[in-house]
Amino acid sequence: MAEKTPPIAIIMGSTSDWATMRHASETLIELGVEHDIQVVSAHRTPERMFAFAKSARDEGFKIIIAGAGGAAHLPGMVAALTPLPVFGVPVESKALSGEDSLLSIVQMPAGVPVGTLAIGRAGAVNAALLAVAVLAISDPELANRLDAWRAARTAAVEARPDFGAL
Ligand SMILES: Nc1c(C(=O)O)ncn1[C@@H]1O[C@H](COP(=O)(O)O)[C@@H](O)[C@H]1O
Repeated sequence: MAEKTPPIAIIMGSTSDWATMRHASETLIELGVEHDIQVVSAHRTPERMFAFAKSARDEGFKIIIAGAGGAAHLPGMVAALTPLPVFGVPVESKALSGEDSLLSIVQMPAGVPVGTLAIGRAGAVNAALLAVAVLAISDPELANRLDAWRAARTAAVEARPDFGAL
């Protein structure tokens, strides 16, 4: 029997984006959420991108997290081809520190939304958390795990750390 499609697809424009996008994957692992990971590029593998985006909903994916850097057209192009929610992660580019990535992803025309996160690691982590929050709306057990994850993060913030040692 074919394996069940996980609810979340993480895609990225290049293997070089993995240093950033791994943080989305690691966050999903911490929360026990299955996900698929692929390199898909609007520029370099346009046919793979088209096939992926057109079939994503029928495949059984629920949410797509798309990371790309520089001329980061991938999230927007995928959003143009699928009705699934797309969360875009601007990968920090060398030349322009990710501002190019951010602006390429965020300023979508009305009618084709991409939920755009922060540049880099924080964006990747938060894309995963947003995806989980959406899935948790209809999954009480996952909602409990997300609550516990957030509570643990809150508890880890010391009000009076040993400032002398910092
Ligand atoms: N922005 C895109 C797309 C796309 O948007 O389809 N495909 C690759 N790229 C980006 O090119 C950068 C450099 O890639 P290389 O490191 O492979 O040269 C990566 O950050 C990737 O996301």
